[in-house]
Amino acid sequence: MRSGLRRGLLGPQGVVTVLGTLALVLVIVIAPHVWGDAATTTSVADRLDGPSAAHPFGTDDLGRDVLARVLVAARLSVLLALGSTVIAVLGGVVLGVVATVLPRPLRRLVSALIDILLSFPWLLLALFFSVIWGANAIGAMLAVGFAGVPSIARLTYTLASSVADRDYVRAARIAGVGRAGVVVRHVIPNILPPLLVSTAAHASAALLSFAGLSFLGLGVQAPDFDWGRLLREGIARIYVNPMAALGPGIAIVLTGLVLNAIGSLTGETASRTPRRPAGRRARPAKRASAGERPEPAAVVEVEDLRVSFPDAEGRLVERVRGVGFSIRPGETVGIVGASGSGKSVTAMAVAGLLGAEAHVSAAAVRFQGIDMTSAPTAAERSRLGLELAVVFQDPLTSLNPSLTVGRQLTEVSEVHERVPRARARSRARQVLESVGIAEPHRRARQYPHQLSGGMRQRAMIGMGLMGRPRLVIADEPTTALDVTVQRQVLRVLHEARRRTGSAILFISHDIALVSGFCDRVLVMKDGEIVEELEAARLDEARHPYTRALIACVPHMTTDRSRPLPVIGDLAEPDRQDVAEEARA
Ligand SMILES: Nc1ncnc2c1ncn2[C@@H]1O[C@H](COP(=O)(O)OP(=O)(O)OP(=O)(O)O)[C@@H](O)[C@H]1O
Repeated sequence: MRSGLRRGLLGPQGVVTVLGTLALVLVIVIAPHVWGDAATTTSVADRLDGPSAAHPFGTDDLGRDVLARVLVAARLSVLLALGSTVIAVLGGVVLGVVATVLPRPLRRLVSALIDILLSFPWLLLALFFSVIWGANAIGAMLAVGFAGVPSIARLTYTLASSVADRDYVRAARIAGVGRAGVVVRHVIPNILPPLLVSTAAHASAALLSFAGLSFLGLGVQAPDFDWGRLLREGIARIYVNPMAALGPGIAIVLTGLVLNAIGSLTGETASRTPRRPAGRRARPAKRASAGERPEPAAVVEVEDLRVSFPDAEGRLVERVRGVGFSIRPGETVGIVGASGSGKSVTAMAVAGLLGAEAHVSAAAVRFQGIDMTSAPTAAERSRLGLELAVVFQDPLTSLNPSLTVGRQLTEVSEVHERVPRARARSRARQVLESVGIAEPHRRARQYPHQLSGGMRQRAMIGMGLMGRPRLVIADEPTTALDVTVQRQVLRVLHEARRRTGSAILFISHDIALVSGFCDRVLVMKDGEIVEELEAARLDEARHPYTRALIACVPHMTTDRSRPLPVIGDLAEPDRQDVAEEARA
């Protein structure tokens, strides 16, 4: 963060922002002391003077220097605008984040409430609140602050919802991080840059609204004065002495520009160099001893799993239909099938990671004896954090961009085992080394965007190895990688299985890859498992769809001048001749 900030400050935008901010702060601090008398002392002899060397912006109807009043008014104007911004941002962020973590019906209710409040013009809301709290400076600050809550809440809710579905948030949930921990460590740091920019924009809008309220006589009252009041006083003489009105107007515009520049600079800095949260250590759940439980015969047992999602009209559509399989300890099972066949949904059901919109019914979905269709107890969550690992398809979204790689690895040990941070760090470095990441000390201190795609995927596998995994779910872990890196990642997965004895559920649309890597293959089509066979006996596949999938894999003798076979055609029994031809 520090280096990003330094880089930002040294650029032209940074220099202008710093100079503008210093000038504004200087005026706020010294103006009442230096120009306080000139701004408040009345002089009948100097009434309504035009601009002169002694009074560059002229004088008002009591002979007070307008420029001095503009400078002195900076303190009250800026402080009131900042006060209302703090109210709006605190209220909005709390409302937006709370709405994100609420159960679905309540979330909808809060979201609808925010939308209703948003449909009222901001200034109208501010006027409404200012009538409630009275026509004075504090009343106006509360009014402008509360009127800004809905827009910040909507922004926070939208940003937080977009982050809440990311793979690294799901990974944190698997690791057993509680809701508050997920919000503080994984959601808020990742929505910070746009929030900062929006806060600054809000501050300058609040400055303007304040000026508006005071201009209307609903804000700051005499003898106090802010830029809005000065505008009100000067507007009557705009044709005689334009500077009496333009002076406070210029002050509002310049201050708004400075606030916006501060916002975009801090927002850019935060997005360039993600925050390293101070993050209090989560209270670890009691460590479950592996020796206490006998190893079950199957790591995963799934019976008659059905998953439906509502369509646009709200009707439930069954996407996974009566799926059943089991995985033995240490076994590598592949699920293969075309896009949309239900592979990921099945795997996420096993991990207990389907969203609230999924309707799940099953005779059984058990991982190590834990019922994955119901909310896990604290002890079960702790076991899941240690024994279940998920490697997602996109390595860039699988890791939290705002935490260092090392910090993400140590989270598992710190949350679930009473491992002190220093020991967890040294274990993280060992694990990084074991998954083939060179210079683990340096890499552990880096953020995910500083690693290559293959390294990120290996770091993700490393996260799983920080516990004592009994199952690694790898959901198309190599799809986004080039062929050489694919091989490295598969080798790392293979080696991890050999060392830990963990089972692997490997998902892919590539039957050649699956058969080379797995012991057993489940073939899925339209939400059903249509065939299950040993990987070594793929030649014995009976189902037309499996045979079509195999036929589509090009090999050394494939005639490359002919168009590739289409699975839809090949899967039809009467088109098997084409499949046989293609295989030949
Ligand atoms: N949250 C959701 N809401 C609605 N429909 C969903 C949701 N998640 C998945 N589906 C639907 O369920 C079906 C199965 O999806 P799934 O992601 O399991 O497919 P897949 O076989 O893994 O495909 P791919 O290889 O493209 O990832 C698809 O038709 C998909 O559109």
